[in-house]
Amino acid sequence: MPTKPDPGLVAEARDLSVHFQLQGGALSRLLGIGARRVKAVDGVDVQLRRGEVLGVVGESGSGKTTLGRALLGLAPATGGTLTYHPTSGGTQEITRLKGAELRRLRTDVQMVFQDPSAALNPSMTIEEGVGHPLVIHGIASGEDLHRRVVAALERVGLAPVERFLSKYPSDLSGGQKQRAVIARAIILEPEVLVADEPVSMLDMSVRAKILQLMLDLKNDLGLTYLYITHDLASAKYFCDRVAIMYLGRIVEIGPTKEIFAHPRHPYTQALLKAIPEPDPDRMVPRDLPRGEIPDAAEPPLGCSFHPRCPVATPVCGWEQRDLKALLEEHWVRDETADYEAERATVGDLNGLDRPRTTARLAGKDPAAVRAVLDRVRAADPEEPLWGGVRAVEERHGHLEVDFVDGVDPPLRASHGVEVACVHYGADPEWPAEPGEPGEPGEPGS
Ligand SMILES: Nc1ncnc2c1ncn2[C@@H]1O[C@H](COP(=O)(O)OP(=O)(O)OP(=O)(O)O)[C@@H](O)[C@H]1O
Repeated sequence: MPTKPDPGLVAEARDLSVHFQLQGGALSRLLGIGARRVKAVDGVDVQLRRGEVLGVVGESGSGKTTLGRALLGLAPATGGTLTYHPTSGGTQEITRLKGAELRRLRTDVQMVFQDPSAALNPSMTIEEGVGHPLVIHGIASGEDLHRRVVAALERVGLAPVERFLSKYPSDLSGGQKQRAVIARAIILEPEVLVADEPVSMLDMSVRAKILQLMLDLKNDLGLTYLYITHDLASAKYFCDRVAIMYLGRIVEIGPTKEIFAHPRHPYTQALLKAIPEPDPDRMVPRDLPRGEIPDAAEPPLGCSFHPRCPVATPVCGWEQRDLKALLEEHWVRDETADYEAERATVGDLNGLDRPRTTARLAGKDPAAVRAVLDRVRAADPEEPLWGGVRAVEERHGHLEVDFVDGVDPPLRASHGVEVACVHYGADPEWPAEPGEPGEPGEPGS
């Protein structure tokens, strides 16, 4: 028997994936690189509760916008389910909606974008633009339409309304434009607003005012928000709960207060160290050993954060691409290393570009390659990758490095939040690592 949906739930993703198939260009085909799949959202479980502001926070490319677009039925799911529970009752599987049902969803779930100038049609007056959704959905016309537009503009603080009705978007300031965009979003009386960086293009002076307006509207109109941002400071102010995304996954989720007071996941800890930034639009996590966010088409094995993680363990998913990165870093960082000679001994590293737990080094003299690896290890014995090495053996005339199979940790409850990290959780197969599993604030805080 199907279970009745929880009345407190507005939407729920279960193991939701949105993968994009990228067709390689002519050059890729020539080089034998086939079609690639970008795992924009990759096995996400999340619930949106009625009346809450759920923040989705992460670096550029972590999949925040794709998750929001999926909720609007704009990004097609390639796996899992995404259900919507309207207040009118019932359950809709968003990923399967078509025709009239999809149009209905588009009235119930509205989006506010980052750039208000791009969101408003420049050739429409504010009255036409804000009332447009009512016209295209055939909901209102004539005097009724005018009355509703006036009410929406008043609600968002564009008053006296007469001053704005016949203006064009280009006549308005950035903050006023975003107010008009919000008026257009609420005019269909939606249940959910997906707000994708709604204030990041606005002057600092108006950001707080727009967020406050959105909070007032939420309370007055009983809205639910999915707030997408890379700005943790605004998430702290605005959100009831926060989900931290990394490479298509939620790595930590919980009440905003708890996440900010006791960040568990090493990625969350690094993000929190990144505020305040001189430029709040840039979010650069601090204290990470390696900077770049990896390719979402071929994410790291095991925990996809492991290559950048300052507290990675032997089971976090080490693989040959990590060894390549380590060798290259060693040659850049360690001035005593004889770069040219070592590189020639180890051989071409391009064979290590795929996600594999066995690295076959190209060098023709396995004993000499082993000596180079020993030197690299001696230069930084604390490097966590070495803990993940299971065997270093000569096979078929080459030195091969085998890594232990990594753990891809699921989200697990830990002191009021859920966190996906081997340092937290109760699986007895996971080794005890620095700090007791489940201790708030560990590791590294
Ligand atoms: N339509 C698409 N086709 C192919 N790849 C896509 C598409 N949309 C998003 N992606 C890819 O999916 C990944 C996640 O993108 P997404 O825009 O959801 O991330 P984001 O966290 O919102 O980033 P940003 O803050 O830069 O908007 C990225 O690697 C992106 O290039």
